[in-house]
Amino acid sequence: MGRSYHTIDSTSPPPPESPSVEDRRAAIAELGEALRTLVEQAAASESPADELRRAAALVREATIPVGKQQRTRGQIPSADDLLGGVRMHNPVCGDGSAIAPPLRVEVVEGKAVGTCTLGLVYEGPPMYAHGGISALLLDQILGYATSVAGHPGMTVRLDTQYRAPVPLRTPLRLAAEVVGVDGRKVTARATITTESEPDAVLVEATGLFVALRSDQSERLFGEALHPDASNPAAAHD
Ligand SMILES: CCCCCCCCCCCC(=O)SCCNC(=O)CCNC(=O)[C@H](O)C(C)(C)COP(=O)(O)OP(=O)(O)OC[C@H]1O[C@@H](n2cnc3c(N)ncnc32)[C@H](O)[C@@H]1OP(=O)(O)O
Repeated sequence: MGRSYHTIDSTSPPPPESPSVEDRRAAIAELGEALRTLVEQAAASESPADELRRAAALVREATIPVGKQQRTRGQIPSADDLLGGVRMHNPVCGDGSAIAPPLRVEVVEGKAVGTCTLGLVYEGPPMYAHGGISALLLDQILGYATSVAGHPGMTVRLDTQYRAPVPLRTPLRLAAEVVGVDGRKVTARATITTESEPDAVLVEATGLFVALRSDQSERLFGEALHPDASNPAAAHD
């Protein structure tokens, strides 16, 4: 369990947090790690049916304490710090996410550089990553690159070229950088390689991001980000 939360700039120290927030984050990360182990071992499991049914019953039981207090769609997780870049449940980087590899990202010489290893749970073709997972990783690191460059926005276009399959259970390296800014439109490029062969590009992508106008932000994110907005768009579930 590390403190490598999804931060905007890993070189600047995080602001001090209350002990209770830190403790919840640590607990969320601990649960996330346990969940990731579970889903990876489930994807790789060759255990007999009775063992799998026993596991299913245990998991159903484990769901009870986790489900006791739930947030709605319109509520930001209390352990998150959006401005500080802490997103505990981000499905790519979040320490609390069962489905995040998780990708670790830092800024190196102006580029966003990410590392992760994909388990069998991400399998598409036998032994290799599902193409959608590669796109997921690339979208995230492209978004990170645009944010740390001072141009955060939403993806409106993601062009992905798959040059070679991405091997599972192999350390990977991602890199992304902004290559153009045109008003609210920002273009960034990113690659996936293995760590051992950083010059052999497996997948590359160009992303177009658009910075939101304030009215777009209020319409899309409603009371989640704008508690005083008169047009709350966030649905409650
Ligand atoms: C470090 C911290 C961590 C931060 C790290 C965070 C990483 C997160 C990474 C994940 C990012 C995501 O997944 S984001 C989620 C996936 N993306 C989405 O759901 C976005 C869905 N799209 C939309 O809601 C909308 O397109 C908006 C609100 C983004 C934009 O509204 P719009 O009406 O389409 O565009 P508008 O504002 O009028 O136009 C702005 C300009 O962009 C152009 N434009 C708009 N769409 C396109 C397009 N598909 N292809 C080309 N150009 C386009 C317009 O022509 C216009 O150009 P011109 O006329 O000015 O020349």
